[in-house]
Amino acid sequence: MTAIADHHVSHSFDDVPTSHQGLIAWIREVADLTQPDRIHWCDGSDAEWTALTDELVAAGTLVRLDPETKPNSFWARTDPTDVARVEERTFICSVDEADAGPTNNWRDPAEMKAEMTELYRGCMRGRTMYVIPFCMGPVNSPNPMFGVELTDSAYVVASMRIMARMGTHVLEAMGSSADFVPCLHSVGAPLEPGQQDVPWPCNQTKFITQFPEERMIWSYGSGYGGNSLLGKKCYSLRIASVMGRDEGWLAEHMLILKLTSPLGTVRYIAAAFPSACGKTNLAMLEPTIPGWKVETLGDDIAWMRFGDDGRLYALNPEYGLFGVAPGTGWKTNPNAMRTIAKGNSLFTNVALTGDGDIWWEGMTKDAPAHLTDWKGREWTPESDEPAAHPNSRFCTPITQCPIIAPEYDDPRGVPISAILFGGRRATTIPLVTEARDWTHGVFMGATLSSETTAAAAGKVGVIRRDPMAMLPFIGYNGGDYFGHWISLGKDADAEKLPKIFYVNWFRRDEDGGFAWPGFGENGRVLKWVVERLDGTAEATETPIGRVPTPESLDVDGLDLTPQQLELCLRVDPGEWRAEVPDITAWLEKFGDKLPTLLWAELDGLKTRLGIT
Ligand SMILES: Nc1nc2c(ncn2[C@@H]2O[C@H](COP(=O)(O)OP(=O)(O)OP(=O)(O)O)[C@@H](O)[C@H]2O)c(=O)[nH]1
Ligand SMILES: O=C([O-])CC(=O)C(=O)O
Ligand SMILES: [Mn+2]
Repeated sequence: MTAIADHHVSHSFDDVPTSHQGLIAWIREVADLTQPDRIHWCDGSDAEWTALTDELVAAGTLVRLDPETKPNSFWARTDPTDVARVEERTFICSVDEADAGPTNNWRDPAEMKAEMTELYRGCMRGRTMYVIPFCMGPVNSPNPMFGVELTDSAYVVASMRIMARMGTHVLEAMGSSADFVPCLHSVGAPLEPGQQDVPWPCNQTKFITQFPEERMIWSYGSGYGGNSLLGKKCYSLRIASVMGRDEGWLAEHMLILKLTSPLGTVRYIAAAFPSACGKTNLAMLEPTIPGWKVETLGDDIAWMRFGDDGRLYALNPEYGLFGVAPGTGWKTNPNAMRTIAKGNSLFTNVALTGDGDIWWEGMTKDAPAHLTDWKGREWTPESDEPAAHPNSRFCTPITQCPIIAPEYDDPRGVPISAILFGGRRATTIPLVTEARDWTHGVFMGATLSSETTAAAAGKVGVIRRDPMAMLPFIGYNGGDYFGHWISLGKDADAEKLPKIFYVNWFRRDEDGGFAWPGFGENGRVLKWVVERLDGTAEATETPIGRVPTPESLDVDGLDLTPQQLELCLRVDPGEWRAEVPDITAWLEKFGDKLPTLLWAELDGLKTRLGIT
């Protein structure tokens, strides 16, 4: 360790832009440990963005795109091993192992800190440590949710500037004593004096670690968004879910949208689908049915608490969109295309065109004749591999979304009328099912299943239970989490609770294609949902809940045969009976922590399916 001592840099804290002694002490401690060459306090200004992106272009991390088509926007390629969230390397370090529960990896907090402290020792040598003061949700909230991320990655700073409210105004709002979530991030790639940097520094050893009791996050070794933009999954879901448990609210992996009917009735809907299962697309939906309008409030995270009027209010804590690129095109998600066309965006692991624009699978019907692929290689339509990584992402300001709802910035949030749970299932799960009541809806959420996607490292297409689409994000014991959902419902006025629905856009027909056209046509399902709220649409009682009658779903003008519609809505008792053993095994994992009401729901389902 003598090399580190030799290069020890002592940083002055005489002239810092805050009087927050707790913050200063923590930064001093981290700087002493990690040994950066410089400390930069981020102000969030345009000038800072320009300087950082210029620097990243010079370093080869970013390529500036054509200012005509993508102004102030950049193309980034990661190390090919650093492309997604790493669930195997994600830990909930609660004091008591039982508090991490069966859905999380657990390590003793003291042991984890000791191990990571050795990784962090000297890890920022040769680099700048950036101080990013940020706020999840509006800064003018009565209870602003501050965080400070320390990182040695300029790419992270640029991304955080898009994804969260950050900079001097946040630091000022923190004053000298505000609570904040300390978020420490390093790519884990110190530079020896004179050593040439690589375009995407990272480390093969990765840790994404949450300390729930201390409300603290330590991340090491990865620069990929879900692992490194610590305000997002780590804070707004894993840590915030623990805050919600303790304080009586919910932090959920949900989009928030505003739906206006042809008569002008406004409804707010939240929806939880697992990663890469359609949240961004639904949040920005352009309905094909006349007179219906969708506006966007959020595409990934919702914080929900009960208002004084007894209704459940949802707020999007983020400020940007970190969307799956492949599949996004003018046909599927025109509003996302319009959002990125305004520029000011980062594109990671997509392909680059010859004229300095970006491309990915699904953007246009035909691929360009020549591209540079996400690995930096020449690509033609004859190439064997996709040009863009399946988990390539666009990172763009939500304020650029042309259908942003004006109330997106209201710290009170919006009152939710319906919650949708959904997954990616080729069979079994109908297009939409209404829960009988809150507890039944919690059962639907708790037993949600989906095929794995490229959003996380590992095998794609494997069916797994993903409760409330929160499997990788519940920061505590999943059984307690289900109990929390149940108890919030019990304490509420049943009339004012959102109604719960279960949707599946991904059922396949016998040819292997999607049975339901999806995207803009999903507005038809939203219409049925609000007509159920109004009590005007018909439904069929089935063993799993209430499913539209074929006549009640508006399929006007849709090229769908009665047989195809029947498949979309089908509840096949045989398929469901085959599902029950897996649901049972899943619920058993939670042992005594599982609310007995969920066992009662399973018993009811079995009875209705004729299982004795
Ligand atoms: N077939 C079909 N595909 C869809 C539909 N909605 C979205 N997709 C595709 O599913 C993929 C993921 O969609 P997103 O909307 O980005 O998913 P997300 O839930 O926001 O994902 P994360 O950002 O990872 O949390 C994209 O390739 C979409 O094109 C749909 O209704 N039908
Ligand atoms: O966190 C990420 O990397 C992107 C995301 O929204 C998800 O995976 O759900
Ligand atoms: Mn997500």
